[in-house]
Amino acid sequence: MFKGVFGGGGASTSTPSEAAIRQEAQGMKTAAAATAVNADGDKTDGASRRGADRASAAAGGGRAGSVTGFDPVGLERAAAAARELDRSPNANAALNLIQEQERTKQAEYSARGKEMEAASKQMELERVAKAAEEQRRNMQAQTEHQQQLELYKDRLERKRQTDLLENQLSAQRGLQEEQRQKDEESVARQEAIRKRTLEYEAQLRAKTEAARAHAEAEGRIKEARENRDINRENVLLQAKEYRETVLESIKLTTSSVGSALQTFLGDRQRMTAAVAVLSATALGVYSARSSASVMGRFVEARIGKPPLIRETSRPSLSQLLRHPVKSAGAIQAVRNADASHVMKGIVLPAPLEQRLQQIAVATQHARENGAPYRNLLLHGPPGTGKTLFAKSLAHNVGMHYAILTGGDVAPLGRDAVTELHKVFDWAEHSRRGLLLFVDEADAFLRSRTSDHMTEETRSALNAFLYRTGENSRRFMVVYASNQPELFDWAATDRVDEVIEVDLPGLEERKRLVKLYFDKYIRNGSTAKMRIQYGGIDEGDLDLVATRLEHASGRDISKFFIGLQSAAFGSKNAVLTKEMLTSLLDAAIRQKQQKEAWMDASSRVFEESHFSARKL
Ligand SMILES: Nc1ncnc2c1ncn2[C@@H]1O[C@H](COP(=O)(O)OP(=O)(O)OP(=O)(O)O)[C@@H](O)[C@H]1O
Repeated sequence: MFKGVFGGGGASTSTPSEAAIRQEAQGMKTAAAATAVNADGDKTDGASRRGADRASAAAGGGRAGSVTGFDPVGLERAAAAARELDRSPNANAALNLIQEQERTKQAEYSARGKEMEAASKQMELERVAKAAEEQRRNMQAQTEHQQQLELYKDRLERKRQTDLLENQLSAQRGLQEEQRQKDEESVARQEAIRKRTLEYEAQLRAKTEAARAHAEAEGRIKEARENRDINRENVLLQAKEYRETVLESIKLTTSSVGSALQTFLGDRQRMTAAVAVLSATALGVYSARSSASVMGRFVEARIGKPPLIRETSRPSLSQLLRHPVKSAGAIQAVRNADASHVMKGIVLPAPLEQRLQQIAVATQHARENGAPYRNLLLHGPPGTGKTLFAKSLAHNVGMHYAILTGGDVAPLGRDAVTELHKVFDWAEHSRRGLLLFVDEADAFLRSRTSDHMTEETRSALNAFLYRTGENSRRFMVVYASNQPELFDWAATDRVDEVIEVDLPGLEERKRLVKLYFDKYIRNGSTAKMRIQYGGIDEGDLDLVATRLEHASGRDISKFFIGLQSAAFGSKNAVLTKEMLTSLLDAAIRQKQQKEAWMDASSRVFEESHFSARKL
């Protein structure tokens, strides 16, 4: 059917395919275009012609146009084609397709239009941004320019000011110079005047002096002339007298020396004695000088207290000389020592008290029988009675005690070794036996492998270990430490008894409270003041013991010392229940504060120790 219309090849089918519809639609478009060209009249542009030609070609053959240029055949054909199309069953489908294609194109055009619109907006935006950037740059350049201008102006102004100042200064300098010259001239003038005056004065004085000297000389000459005979006689008399005196004394000396020498040389016994005395004196002087230092060392080793010893019951030579009665009393007290009293005034748990009692008895026996002493290590929190027990042990078994603090050794540096040897030399010369209490022993007996140990401390430790290698019959060592785990293993090895002294429990606190209440309140009155504590009973004291949890013996003793001073501070030395309660509250608060500080400081120590180890 279409073949007839458009003259195209291809097999005809009963049902129209998509391609056929497209082809038909194309034909319709072409025909419509040709119709439009012809209907518009005599348009002569190439495109119209090509459309018309294609329409004629589709109609089956070419024909030349009319003279006027209007070709009615094409129009007829188009009309025929249109009719043909109208009759075609696919006409609607083809039309729809065309419309669809048109719509698609329009959509494409509109999309492209929107794209272009977007692109133009984008371009507009870029343009605006560029313009803004440009403006910003311009402004920046302007600002910089302005700044430079300002700087330049400022520099100019400064220069101007500096020049001005320099000018002023140079003018000032000029003025000063001028003034200085004037001053110098004036001073020179004054100096010249003064010089002239002085010269004049000197001339005057010289003239006066010369005149006076002349007058004096003339006077003396005149006087000498007048007294010449008398003077001559005087001089002669004096010379004669002097000569006679000298001759007399020479005669006397010669005769006495001669007679003494004669007697001495004649007496053989006297001569021998004199020689012997002279030799003995020379020898005495020499030996006194050389033995003085040896004696000094000897006395120091036996009697003088070594500097490392902080406190001792052993009297020094000077004490013996200054307080002979007191020293004799102390010696007598040592003689009356009784180990069974060792725990007097010390409160500890009953089993520990028993053990310490046994140690005291054993120590006393060792002393009496000249057996070696056993060394002790007392460890535990501060203020629990370690020093107290060591002193009581020494006192009650008839020994002297000496306290050496571990912290004093390290600061001695290289001298520590010498000083430690002095301590042991001194201890070995104690006839009664000496209890050497080494407080804060961990401060210098710490492990030799410790990183923080200096060469000097290591040497001191070695000296100490050397001197304590064997149990001595002259001294016993009692170590006290809060951290015995830091000890060098060799130091630990020298310990025979390890005793832990812990914080007191409730029972011990009650006994401590009673002990110190009696000591400072009940029997704490002085000759001038008598403490009145009427309202305080046993129940109150038990309450104090209960509330002073974690308190050491030292805390409890301090609490009662505080109570005593509060009582003395009150009117008529009255101690009331309220005072007791408020002081107890304060003591508990302070204890808690101290514990918090201790926790913090041990944390800091651990952290620093840990970081030091890491490094
Ligand atoms: N167990 C106790 N019994 C009686 N009093 C005690 C006791 N513990 C401590 N005190 C009192 O506390 C004071 C201090 O005690 P001491 O010096 O013996 O403590 P320490 O354990 O040696 O302490 P640190 O380790 O600080 O040297 C003593 O003088 C005493 O008044």
